[in-house]
Amino acid sequence: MTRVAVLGAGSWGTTFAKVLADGGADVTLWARRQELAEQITRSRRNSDYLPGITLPANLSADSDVAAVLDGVEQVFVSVPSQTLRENLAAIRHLIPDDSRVVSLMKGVEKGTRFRMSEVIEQELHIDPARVAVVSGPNLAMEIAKEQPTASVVSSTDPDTAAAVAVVATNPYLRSFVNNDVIGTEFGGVLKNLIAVAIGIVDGVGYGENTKASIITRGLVEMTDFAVAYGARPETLSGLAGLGDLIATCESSLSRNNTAGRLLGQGYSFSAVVRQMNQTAEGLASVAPVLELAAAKGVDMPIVSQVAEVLAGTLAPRDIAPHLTTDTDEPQGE
Ligand SMILES: NC(=O)C1=CN([C@@H]2O[C@H](COP(=O)(O)OP(=O)(O)OC[C@H]3O[C@@H](n4cnc5c(N)ncnc54)[C@H](O)[C@@H]3O)[C@@H](O)[C@H]2O)C=CC1
Ligand SMILES: O=C(CO)COP(=O)(O)O
Repeated sequence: MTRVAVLGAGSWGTTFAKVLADGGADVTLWARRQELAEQITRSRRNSDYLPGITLPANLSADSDVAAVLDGVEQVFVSVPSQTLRENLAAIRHLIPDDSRVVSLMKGVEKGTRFRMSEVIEQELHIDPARVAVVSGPNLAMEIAKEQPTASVVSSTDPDTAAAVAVVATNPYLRSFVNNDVIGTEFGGVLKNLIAVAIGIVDGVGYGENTKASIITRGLVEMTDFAVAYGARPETLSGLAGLGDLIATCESSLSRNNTAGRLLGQGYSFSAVVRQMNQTAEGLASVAPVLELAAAKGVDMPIVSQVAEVLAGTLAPRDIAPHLTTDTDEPQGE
């Protein structure tokens, strides 16, 4: 039985710990708060994040991160992206030699503009061959309810991708593998930004034509951006790109979509942040993504306008007419 740790007992960390336990792994989940760790272990519940879900008996939780990491073969990390570096710095000495480290996160670090796998490699000083990322259309609550779902495990090392995918597969979740870490990671980051745009126009009251236009043109932006950074275009047409874009743009379970809807309804950025009690990664990733896009000369009209709505310089109702950069000349699709 593979012994694994999951760091972060929010909605995705807890759900993924259940996925791994239901796949037969020996799983311990690290929760920052001791009372939450006790609730998970004793009553098999994480009622703040996954109300109504009973967790498996072979999943325990602990607030002692040293105990959680002791002797594990794989470490899955699911904390807010902007806190990853500080979390890893505190536990670097506890990561077992030769263990594999897997990012479940979908963000880019502000300031440095690094992807989560890059932050892991830097902070833990480990070979990229030991690092993997998981991405795909994976709304936590649906998976916690055991609805059939597919995901992607990506690593530059095929043995790492395969070893993680075996552990992260169970009767309701199937993990595919690829070696395009850049495309897989950026797919998860970028779809969050398009989902914020979808939420905004939904909040304004626009209908399906507007949303389909944004999803379709948003996929073009995602692909142009990711390919400029070395991704394979087909990755963006796969589960970690189009797949996740559809799930996140269609679902009111999505926190990014929800944050956008509140903006579209007229709430200010600070009011939206106050109302969100879970992580909406797109709000923090928009600035570093636009900086990365500018560095490669990639045009991202939809993401740019999300940034303007967040800054309060563009009215939400004006986002949809701007599906291309402003020019009177017709542009190729
Ligand atoms: N919820 C979902 O459906 C999915 C989420 N993800 C990704 O997983 C990552 C984590 O998201 P969620 O679990 O949904 O977030 P969440 O807000 O539900 O939970 C975050 C967890 O991180 C912990 N944490 C550790 N250090 C922290 C710190 N310094 N500040 C704040 N919280 C800290 C919190 O205590 C909490 O348990 C994000 O990058 C998200 O994009 C990916 C796929 C699905
Ligand atoms: O990444 C997700 C689904 O794949 C979850 O999306 P949100 O973070 O917007 O809830």
